[in-house]
Amino acid sequence: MKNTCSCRKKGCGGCPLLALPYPEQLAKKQKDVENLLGKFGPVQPILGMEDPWHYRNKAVSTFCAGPGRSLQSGIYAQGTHRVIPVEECLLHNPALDEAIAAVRTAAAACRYEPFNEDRRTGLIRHVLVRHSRATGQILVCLVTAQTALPGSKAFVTKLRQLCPSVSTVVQNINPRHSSAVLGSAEKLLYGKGYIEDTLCGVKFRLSAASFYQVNPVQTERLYQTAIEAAGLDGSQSVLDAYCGVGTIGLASAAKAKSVLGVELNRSAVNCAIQNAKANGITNARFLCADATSAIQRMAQQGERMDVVFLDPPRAGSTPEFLQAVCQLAPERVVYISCNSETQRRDLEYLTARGWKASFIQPVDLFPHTEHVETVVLLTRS
Ligand SMILES: C[S@@+](CC[C@H](N)C(=O)[O-])C[C@H]1O[C@@H](n2cnc3c(N)ncnc32)[C@H](O)[C@@H]1O
Repeated sequence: MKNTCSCRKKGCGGCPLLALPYPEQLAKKQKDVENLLGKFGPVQPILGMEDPWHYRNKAVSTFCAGPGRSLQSGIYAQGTHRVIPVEECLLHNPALDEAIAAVRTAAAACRYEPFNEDRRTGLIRHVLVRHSRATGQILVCLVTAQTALPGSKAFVTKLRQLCPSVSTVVQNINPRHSSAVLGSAEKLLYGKGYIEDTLCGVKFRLSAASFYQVNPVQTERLYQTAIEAAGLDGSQSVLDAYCGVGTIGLASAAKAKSVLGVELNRSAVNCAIQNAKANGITNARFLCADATSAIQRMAQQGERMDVVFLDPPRAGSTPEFLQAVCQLAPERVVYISCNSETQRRDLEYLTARGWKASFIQPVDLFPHTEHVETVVLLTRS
């Protein structure tokens, strides 16, 4: 019986729905989406997981001092900056926990001190780990408060002895007083600085900072749902707005005439360009820009787009972006969102301007949490 976890008792808020059996979690999420989006049209039954455990391909663990100045790591107790030591998580792919344990051992062997936020002493703050389901490769990103990392070669050697699947190690430097995990500077310590994964038959290059969905099994279902909703037949020009490392655009490129991806994060755009090359995809290009400015420019220049995918961050899109969508007048808009409240706000805007939600599909990417992704197809009525 997995519906309990020792971290929960210590204050971890990572799995707020853990006490509910999974079918009840799905029923709850279905109802939540119906309450928020049901006014726009019928909501399809939520797509849940067959095995809703150990699905995450990314983890962040924060260092702290344990008994006898031992090095521990874990997650912040809900709403605090107190670290709860965690060795195993029901949501992590087990390879992540093994890699984090190896990082702790290697860091302790190098006598790296955990960073203390109050006193601003110590060196290592967090470790971010990514795992590729397709290749088994692991990326380790050690976040430090200072640039100097004495004995970094010995650290990498020890880490790879303990965990040979670690194929690349980067140091991220974050000296800021902020709850953001990553800083802006990065140093390559070992390997290529990225790992490769495959989704929907397309290879993706992932760096530490790139956005990449954390549940690979359900992400494939999400993207397949979105691409089917777009009704591509090879003749359409496609805009993939908020494209991250190019996942949706590249997965749909074989069925499109052309793809333009727009993304604000430079490192993700670089990965998207490399991803197109590595897959021999020649009809996709990527632009590093604010999605709103880019689409406004396209609308002003009278460009045509047949399909617009938009997958914005939790805050949703902007009225200016949505207004430019109306000007561009594509055949279909496929709106993918992890926040039904901001999606509802944006759907209000579009439906008031002649768009109709003709298909609404929730997909459970985050079992045991409150979150849900929803794909909405909009067509002009
Ligand atoms: C929910 S993620 C979706 C990424 C991608 N579609 C995927 O499925 O992996 C949202 C993305 O929007 C990007 N983003 C945030 N604000 C943006 C903006 N103003 N313009 C363009 N991209 C933005 C983020 O960097 C992130 O990659």
